[in-house]
Amino acid sequence: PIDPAANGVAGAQEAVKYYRLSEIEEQNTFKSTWIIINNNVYDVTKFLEEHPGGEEVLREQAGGDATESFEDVGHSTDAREMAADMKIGELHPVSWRKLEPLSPRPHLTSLPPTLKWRLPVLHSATTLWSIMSVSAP
Ligand code: HEM
Repeated sequence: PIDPAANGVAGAQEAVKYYRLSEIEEQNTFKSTWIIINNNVYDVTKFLEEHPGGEEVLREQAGGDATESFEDVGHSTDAREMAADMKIGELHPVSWRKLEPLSPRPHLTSLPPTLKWRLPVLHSATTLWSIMSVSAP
């Protein structure tokens, strides 16, 4: 059979594989250790023992998002290239917001309810002033 990828035919690269967070979370064992960095999914199973920072730190992040700790260390370009070789796919966009809760919008939540629902129709300082004077007790 003809394998287009083996011939280096343009456009024959495999499509990106997307993983849901739930699938990644299961890969936290000695047999299979995956981590997420910047929405990319890495299989670090075979890398654990070679990692200069030790295998423990990788295990701690297994099955989850290691972006912050990875960036905190200030990994070298070399380290980033090594990571690229271990990339197996990307976090499916539906799982992105599960990683970090959507931040609340304090400027809206701190407003009185009467103002909140009127916000979309606010146009000028004059309008704002008239609404505020009407809502004042
Ligand atoms: C695929 C992912 C990773 C790769 C390929 C990788 C690779 C490396 C490499 C090559 C170094 C040597 C220093 C450098 O070149 O920057 C290093 C150091 C280190 N890594 Fe990672 N790393 C990965 C993920 C992580 C994660 C997720 C953590 C933290 C949870 C971590 C923690 C550390 C620490 C603490 C050091 C410092 C060791 C020292 O300076 O003594 N690494 N890593």
